[in-house]
This record gives sequence, C-alpha cells and structure tokens, in this order.
Amino acid sequence: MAQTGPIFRLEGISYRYHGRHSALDQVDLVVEPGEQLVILGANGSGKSTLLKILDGLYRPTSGRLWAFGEEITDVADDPERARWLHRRVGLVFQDPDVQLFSPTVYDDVAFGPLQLGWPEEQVREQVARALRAMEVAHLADRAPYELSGGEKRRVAIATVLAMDPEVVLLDEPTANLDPRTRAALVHLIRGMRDLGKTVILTTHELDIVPGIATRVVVFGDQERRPVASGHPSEILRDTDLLVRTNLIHEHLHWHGELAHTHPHAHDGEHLHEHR
Ligand SMILES: Nc1ncnc2c1ncn2[C@@H]1O[C@H](COP(=O)(O)OP(=O)(O)OP(=O)(O)O)[C@@H](O)[C@H]1O
Repeated sequence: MAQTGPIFRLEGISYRYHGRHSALDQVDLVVEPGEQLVILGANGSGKSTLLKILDGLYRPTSGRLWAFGEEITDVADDPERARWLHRRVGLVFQDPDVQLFSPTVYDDVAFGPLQLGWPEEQVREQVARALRAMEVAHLADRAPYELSGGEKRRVAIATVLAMDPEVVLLDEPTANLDPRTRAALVHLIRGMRDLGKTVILTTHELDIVPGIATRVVVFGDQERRPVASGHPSEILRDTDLLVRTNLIHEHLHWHGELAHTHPHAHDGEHLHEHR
C-alpha cells in the first residue's frame, strides 16, 4: 500500500546519554515520503543520535515518535516491532567498519537479505543490484577490511540498499572522502530518489547539499534541535544562520553558488578568507 501520511513524525524528542549528557532537546520534525532531507549540524549537535532514534536503536528519554503512522517510541525495547521497522528503514552508520564484518563484500551485502529469509535467487538478485547501484560489483570477492575508505563506504551503503528499505538514513556518508569519490557518492545518493527512496542524510559539509537535498533542516549545536528548515538555496544563502550554527567560520565567506557551477571542486575552493 502506498504511504499516505508522513514517514516520520517526532514530537518533543529528547535524548540524554547515561541520563546526563544531553544530545537532543525537544526535537519536533516531520519527514514526508520521497523527501531527500539533509540534516546540517556542527560536531556534537545530535545528528547521529537522531538517526539512531529514527532507526529504533535508541529509546528517546522523552517525547514521542511515529513511523509510517505507527508509534515507535518504545520500539528499541520490542524486538519484533524493531524487525518490522528495520525492514522498512535502513541506517548506514558513520563508520563503515561498524557495518562490515563478513569475510567478503558479497557476504556482507547478502547478510541482511538472508536475515529477512528471502529465497536464495531473490537474495542473489538483490545483492547484484545493490553492488551495481554502488558501483562495487568488481569488489564482490574482496575482504572488506582490504578496501579503501571510499570503497568501504559504498559497500556499507550497498548492505542497506540490498534490503530494499523504503527509507535510507545516511550518517555523514561523505566524511573523509576525496573530492572525486565524494562527487560520485553524491551522484549515487541522488540516484536513490529515482529508486523512490526517502533519504535522510546528516552532514556538516555544505558543498554536498545542493546536489542532494530537497529540504534542509539545520540543527543548532547549543540548542540540540532544529533551528531552521527550508529549501537548500534559501538555507545556504543565510550566512548569519550558518555562522551561528558553527557550519562556517565567521572569518570565512561561503560562496554557496559555486557548488552548482563546480560540483567536483574541493571545499577549499568554496571558502575564501576575508583579510
Ligand atoms: N556514547 C555517548 N556517551 C555520552 N555522550 C555521547 C555519546 N555519544 C554522543 N554523545 C554526546 O551527545 C552529543 C551529540 O552527539 P552526536 O554524535 O549525536 O552528534 P553529531 O552531530 O552526530 O556529531 P558529529 O558531527 O561530531 O558526528 C555530543 O555532545 C556527544 O558528546
């Protein structure tokens, strides 16, 4: 059945690590089907914590949330409902080493579909499709630990795509990648839109935003909740907002429009120091 209401709805979600360190404070957020939502926030603003809550790995300290119209506030404590959620929502962790543990790339990508109990033929087809989509089919027989950072990242995304989730959560997928690999990954992530996926991606790299986002939500690192939401061009033009949320340094000037004209350019080409 086609999804009619929002994919996620969060009301007053807060999270404290060990009951003390506040990571999220009163987050309200609605994510609609088909959105490619970029969550922009400085280090420590709560982005990873939010994705783990959306994936049902962490139970919020307070607040309520719904996925696909069903309340999932307590899903972390309910293995059966967590399995239901994980069939529909896939999380690509910030560190690909967390996600890759099998002897070969093929085994890693097949692991999820096998867990879902799919027939062998369907598993093979899904794995082949995911490897092709992430352009890593040639690495199928390699050991994940032998791969470069960029290759690992693509394989980690393939492990999630192979399970064909409706929603893909990506935690800083372009961190530590060289400009060419990063541009290729942006292109691949944008391709998920054509596959009909809803994508929620966290980053603090402004230059990948225009290539991916249909909407941007900015998290304040002091507030630990969204402080702005809007169209990418509107958000990227708001220098005061970007400085205030520690996404650009006040002595650097962001030329947001360059990201459109030079999609392969390195960060450094977008930032010019005022003297
Ligand atoms: N395991 C943990 N134990 C205690 N505090 C934690 C833990 N993980 C994260 N935090 C704290 O929670 C806050 C939010 O962290 P989180 O990792 O969600 O932020 P982030 O926006 O993803 O940061 P980054 O961009 O650096 O990955 C930070 O202040 C962090 O120090």
